[in-house]
Amino acid sequence: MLAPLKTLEQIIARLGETIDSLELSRTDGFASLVLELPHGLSRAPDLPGPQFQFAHNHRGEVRAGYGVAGEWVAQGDLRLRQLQVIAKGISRAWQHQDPDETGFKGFAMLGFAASPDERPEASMVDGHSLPNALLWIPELALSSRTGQSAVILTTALPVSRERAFSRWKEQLKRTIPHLNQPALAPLTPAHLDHGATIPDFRHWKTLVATALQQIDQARLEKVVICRRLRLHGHRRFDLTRLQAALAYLFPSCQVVTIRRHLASFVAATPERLLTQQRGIVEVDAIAGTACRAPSAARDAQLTTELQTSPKNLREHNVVVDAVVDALRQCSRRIERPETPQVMQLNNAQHLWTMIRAELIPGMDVFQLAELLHPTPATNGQPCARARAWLRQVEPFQRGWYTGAAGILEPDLTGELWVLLRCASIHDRTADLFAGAGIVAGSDAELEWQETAHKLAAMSSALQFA
Ligand SMILES: C=C(O[C@H]1C=CC=C(C(=O)O)[C@@H]1O)C(=O)O
Repeated sequence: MLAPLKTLEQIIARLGETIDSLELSRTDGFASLVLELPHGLSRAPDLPGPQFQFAHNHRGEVRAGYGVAGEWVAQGDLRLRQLQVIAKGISRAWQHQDPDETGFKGFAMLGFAASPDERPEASMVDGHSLPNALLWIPELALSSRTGQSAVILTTALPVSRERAFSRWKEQLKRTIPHLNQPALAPLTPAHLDHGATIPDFRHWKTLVATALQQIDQARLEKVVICRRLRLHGHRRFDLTRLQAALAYLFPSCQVVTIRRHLASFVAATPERLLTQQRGIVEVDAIAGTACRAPSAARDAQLTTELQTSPKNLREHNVVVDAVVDALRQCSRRIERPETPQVMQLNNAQHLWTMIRAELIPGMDVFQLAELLHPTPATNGQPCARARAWLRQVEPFQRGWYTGAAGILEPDLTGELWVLLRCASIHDRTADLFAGAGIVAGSDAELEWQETAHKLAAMSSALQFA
């Protein structure tokens, strides 16, 4: 493998050779230059400044973005439509040059909070927060798939050649030397102090009882109640170590890191809101949970119980039905498996149905997100009533927890992940979030334990950060 400084020299030389292939004097739009990296990436570095990262161990994929070539924020019921209009404009005027024929293109990050009308800053550690909805084209992006990788440099137009060259060179200098650094020496697992959980167990029991009354009166079929746990570390949480621990512990999950300002939002989520590739969309319906057991026999028994539990199947089928209903509005054909599979993670196992649909022409990620979000895996059914009930009773703001984030391609297809098993982190403090679906037959104590298992995903990784 080339030494990082040699790689930096080569990439800067290649930038000099190829930059003139871009029409930088065009009056508007964006220009991206894609340059091949000589080696694959197992992860992207954590650097100061705004950045996002999506890394999926099993798929061997990493996408990361640093700096800001363009960003747009929105809030309120029209937030996705407003960002869609902007993205359509960008899509029409986004030039790409890929002189090394890598096949990679520039991309944006799209993410949004659970609720369109909340101001997430109140919910996040130290008030450093993400806007309600964000579309973000990074100035330098890294993309790696099955061993091939590229760096993608993007600028808003018009820009002079000199300015683009010097900005990109600076970004390369601060990024490339940090690629594929040796893994950090492990630290001893840290003790974490548990702060408050909101709601506390007493309040939780009241919330579950009230939800069950609503269900009994047929006002709700299902609702997802959440809690927030604050943890304090004895050292500053290190994102590089945290990402490595999450990737190791949850190799089939998408590890998401988003940082603007001082706070970082980190998730290791098993659930895709959607993947749209050309005319096909795939959606994960995940709901119905059991814990894992150290003994193989007990673990298998838990799996069987989960698959045959009427309460869990009810909780699961509500999500599948809602997803299928949403997709009917935009699809020609929907494939819905008859029985759920079980998705096993090391802290929990879930009922999981992957629904695939052939889309009518003209659909994009924004329209699909509008139709699908929030599914009853994170909100409830009926959707509007569950939302209204949660707004009244939920004792904290969810922020981006149970929102979604992912990659938007220049053709407005892409992939969004439901932001679960996550934390908002600043310095030595982390706010962790977890919820549980309540349906007829739910038991407050068991649901509380379920949230404890879900919280353990992030808290065990934080011990190594
Ligand atoms: C709301 C969460 O999980 C959802 C996703 C999978 C299983 C769930 C459940 O069984 O309740 C939840 O619907 C969470 O992890 O915070």
